[in-house]
Amino acid sequence: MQLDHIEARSGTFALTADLTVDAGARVAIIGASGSGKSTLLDVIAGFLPVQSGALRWKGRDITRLSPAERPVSILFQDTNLFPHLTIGQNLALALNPATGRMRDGDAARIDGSLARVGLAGFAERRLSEMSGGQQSRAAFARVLLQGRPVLLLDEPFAALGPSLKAEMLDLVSEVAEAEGLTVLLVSHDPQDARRFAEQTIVVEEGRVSAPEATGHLLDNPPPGLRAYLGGAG
Ligand SMILES: Nc1ncnc2c1ncn2[C@@H]1O[C@H](COP(=O)(O)OP(=O)(O)OP(=O)(O)O)[C@@H](O)[C@H]1O
Repeated sequence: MQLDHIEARSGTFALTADLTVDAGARVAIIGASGSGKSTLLDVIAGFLPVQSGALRWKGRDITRLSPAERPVSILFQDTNLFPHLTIGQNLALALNPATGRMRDGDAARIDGSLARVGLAGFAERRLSEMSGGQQSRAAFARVLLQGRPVLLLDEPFAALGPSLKAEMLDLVSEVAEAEGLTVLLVSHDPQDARRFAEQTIVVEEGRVSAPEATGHLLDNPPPGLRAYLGGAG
């Protein structure tokens, strides 16, 4: 994914980015609150139009594509799943948003996606009858069903507690590796970056830096990052 001299604006906030994320890479995005991490994801997902520059995926210009047309899916902390529906129904809605009706092959795809995240046999279970960790897995299964090669994660597991969060990050790593996904993970926790991402992008006051090796960056942080990390790196 190439962000070629990107400039974008959200109200009075300006974001600039000029960098490349290798296809198949797992990259963390860290930076202080309000530095522009979510804005960067909005630009990549197509929720925020750019003012100048170009976004390319495998050489193809995707700058003007709508979010639905982009090779990108996004997972937020708010899972946006319907608690009164079963997981199977929630996933069917993701496949056919207008009707939620199942078409040929949908049931098998849904079962495959649930198996992929460790929820085989859960299709009939209502979301309200599942633990937080299981709901996170269900949300991940829904994103996988979209079959897009780039996955954006905006602190999706922050509410889970440390061990469940680590479990989810490991699951995402494993699936990303197996399916060749390119993953960008926004996190406030440098340990997530170390665990999940070979490379890390730092965002500071709207300036997005190029990816650097995570361990080296966190062990030798530039001054702005050092101040943000405090003793947490
Ligand atoms: N419509 C808007 N008008 C003015 N400012 C905005 C608007 N939308 C976002 N901002 C500002 O843009 C900046 C970047 O916000 P963003 O949500 O990208 O930060 P973030 O790094 O993801 O923060 P956090 O870690 O707290 O989620 C913030 O200072 C925010 O107040």
